[in-house]
This record gives sequence, C-alpha cells and structure tokens, in this order.
Amino acid sequence: MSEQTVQIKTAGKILQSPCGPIIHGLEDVLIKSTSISDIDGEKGILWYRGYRIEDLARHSTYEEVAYLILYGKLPNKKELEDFTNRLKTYRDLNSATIEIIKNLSKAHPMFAIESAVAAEGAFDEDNLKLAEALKVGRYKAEEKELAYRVAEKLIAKMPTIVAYHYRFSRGLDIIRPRRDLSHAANFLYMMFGKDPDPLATKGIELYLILHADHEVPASTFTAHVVASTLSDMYSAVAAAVAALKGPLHGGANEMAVRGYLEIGDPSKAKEVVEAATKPGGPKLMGVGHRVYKAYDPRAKIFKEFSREYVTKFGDPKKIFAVASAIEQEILNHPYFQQRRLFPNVDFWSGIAFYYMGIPYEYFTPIFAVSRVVGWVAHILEYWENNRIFRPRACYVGPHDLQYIPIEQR
Ligand SMILES: CC(=O)SCCNC(=O)CCNC(=O)[C@H](O)C(C)(C)COP(=O)(O)OP(=O)(O)OC[C@H]1O[C@@H](n2cnc3c(N)ncnc32)[C@H](O)[C@@H]1OP(=O)(O)O
Ligand SMILES: O=C([O-])CC(=O)C(=O)O
Repeated sequence: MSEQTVQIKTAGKILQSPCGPIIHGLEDVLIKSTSISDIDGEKGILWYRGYRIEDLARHSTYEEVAYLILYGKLPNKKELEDFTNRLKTYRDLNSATIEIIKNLSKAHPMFAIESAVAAEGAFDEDNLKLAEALKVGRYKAEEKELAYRVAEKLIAKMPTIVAYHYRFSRGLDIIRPRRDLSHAANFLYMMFGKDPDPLATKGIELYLILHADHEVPASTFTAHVVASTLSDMYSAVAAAVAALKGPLHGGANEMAVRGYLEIGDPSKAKEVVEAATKPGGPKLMGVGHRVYKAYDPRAKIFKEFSREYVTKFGDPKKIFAVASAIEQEILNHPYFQQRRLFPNVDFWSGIAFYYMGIPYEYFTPIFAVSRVVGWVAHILEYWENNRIFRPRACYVGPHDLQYIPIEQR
C-alpha cells in the first residue's frame, strides 16, 4: 500500500458497538505485507511487482506477466520458455471434472468453475501431497517446489474449465488444448474451435494482463482465509471464484454490459444515472471502488481498446455509446464527484468482448482465468508466514435464556 493510499480515511465506515468500533467491510485494514501488487488509489496507479500496468499491457504477454506475479521478476527467454511449456503440459482436466462441468452446462459458468476447481484438486496428486505436508506443519524447500507446481497447474487449467463449459452450454463437443498456441490463443481456440483472429487474441491477452492481480480484493482475501486454515490450494481458489462471482466484485462486468443493452440508447443515460443517486436506487455497475478514488487505470486502457474496436467495426447495439453517455453524466454529477466515484475496470472491459462474440456470462469467468495467478501468488506469499484468520464479532443478543421444551413453546 503506498503512502497516498494510507491517507484515505474511513470516516462514516466505522460502526459503533458495545465492544468498540467495528471497521465495516474491513475498509483500509491491513492483513499482511505484500510485494505482489500495489495500488495508489488517489492517483489511479497500479503496479505488478513494481511495474506499471500500462507498460506491461503494451509490451508483455500473459505468460510473462504471470511469471512476474508468481516468481517476483520478469523472466529471461529460457525461464519464459520453460514456464510456458510447463503450463502447456498442465492444461488437461481429469475426466471426472469434465463430467461435472458437463452436468452443470445449463448453470451460470461461475457455478461450474467453482465446482470444477474444487473437484480437480481432489485428483491432483501434488495438491494432495502438499495438503498432507501442510497438515503436519511441513513447508520446506521440497513442499515449496510442490506448491509452485500446484500453482502453475491452477493457472494452466482455468482456461480449459471455462472453455469446456462454454462448449457444453452450447451443446458442442469440447476441444482439447493445443500445445502450439499461447495461453490466450489456445483459450480462444478451445472456445470457438478455429484459429483465433489476431485482434481477438490481442483483446484476450490485454484482458488477462490487466486483471492478473489487484492486492487484496474480496476474492483474494477469501483465498487467504481458506489457505490460512491449511486447506488445499484448489479449495482456496474455488472459494476465491465464489467471491469473484458477486456483482459487487467481478460479477459487475457482466451486469454493466447487460445494463447498457437494456438501456439501449444514450439519450436515457441522464435518467439512469439520476436514479442511481436516489436513496435505495440501483447502483451503477462498473462504477465506484473501495480503493480507487480516481479513474481506474485499467478502465482507461479498456476504454481506449473499446473505442478503437467500435471505430473499426461499429457499435450496432450502441453499448459503447450508452457507456460513454453514462460516463459523461457520472463525471459531471455532484453525487459521484462528492463521493469520488469513477468508472472501474468492469465499466468498459466487456464492450469489445461482447462484439467479438463472447457472451456476457463468460466475462467474469475470463476474469478468473486471469486472476488465478494473483490468487495463487498471494496464497504462496501468505504461507511463508501463515496464521489462521480469525477475527471477532461483537455479540449483541441475550445470554442465559431458559430452555423451553418444544411442546411448551
Ligand atoms: C473488479 C471489481 O471488483 S471492481 C468493483 C466492481 N463492482 C461494481 O462495479 C459494483 C458497483 N459499485 C459498488 O457497489 C461499490 O462502489 C463497491 C462495492 C465497488 C465499493 O464499495 P464500498 O467501498 O463499500 O463503497 P460504498 O458502498 O460505501 O459507497 C460509498 C458511497 O458511494 C455510493 N456508491 C458506491 N458505488 C456506487 C454506484 N456504483 N452507484 C451509485 N452509488 C454508489 C454508495 O451508495 C455510498 O453512498 P453514501 O455515502 O451516500 O452511503
Ligand atoms: O480491488 C478490488 O476491490 C476489486 C478490483 O478492482 C479487482 O479485484 O480487480
């Protein structure tokens, strides 16, 4: 956390209780030291391992960024090649996991991902061996090597889980991963069954790079809580997926585009934004952030990418036009100015994807395909100095009530 961020006050977010102050939603509570990512919420800057995301988005591949986040440094050519090859060998899933995904083909993909990640963990011998070692308090060099391998497997398998769900949901045969393709290109190939076009691959690559880590949002915190009990790494990631699914977190990207489609015309933006300012009114999805009190730097990049895309291929459903009109209203509205609410990463990220033919219910799953690296890197970092998460609650109910048998109630 940078100095600027520390300055943010939690005024109004502290609840009084008979036991003392409650930091509602753990706002600004520090849970650990980290060297993985940093956010300057006042200036709108995000770094992965010290590198600005704008530089990584311009120059890197997802594999390079994943290596950076996991291992703490940019890889040299040999390290990147070895890492990429290892990921390629881990892409396949157990047949029982594939069956689970198939059985959940009619459910929202996030349910299937939660289940498939947890299931796959039960079949990964390395994961089980690691969990057994952790149980007896062993986490030495050998176990750490195992832990990094498990982490790499989770990164490698997530695109396969999502692509298989997409295929099953459309009644199509699944397409096995191809080893000659990059992480992003193979993902698109497994979804759509053809060599992906360069612009779509670039879009996915950008999406994967920009979502890779973000300090400790709800999903990453969830992963910490589960990992801190020394449960296994797949279970911690399955729990993180569950947290990501919510519309206040990763689920907002789907909700934002669904909202633009429903609104349908930029002329309605004023009315929609006004409604969101009323007490009890619907929140605008993709707007506001716990840490950014400035424009989210990832949103800026996605906005430009979406603009380029619609300039080239058009905006037939007017979703870019609607989003632009909503943004204008927000930026000029005292309600949003006073609360320092700006578009966040989810505001723009789905627009080009939607036009590329990716259904909106797969936006959050693709977020998980990217963020899995952040989750596992944070778990590994926390296990270096593990302590179970166990906060307290202030009990405000009665004590010592007299038990009344059911017949007398
Ligand atoms: C990848 C990500 O997870 S990015 C976040 C994705 N989530 C969304 O886009 C959902 C919409 N946004 C929100 O719900 C929130 O802004 C969150 C969840 C992101 C952050 O929540 P918090 O830090 O708890 O902010 P909080 O809810 O206290 O909001 C502060 C004030 O702004 C208002 N506000 C916050 N977001 C919005 C919004 N999107 N629309 C309208 N008002 C909003 C709140 O009502 C509150 O007003 P008040 O002070 O009058 O009560
Ligand atoms: O940091 C947060 O609370 C949410 C977020 O933007 C992310 O996880 O990318």
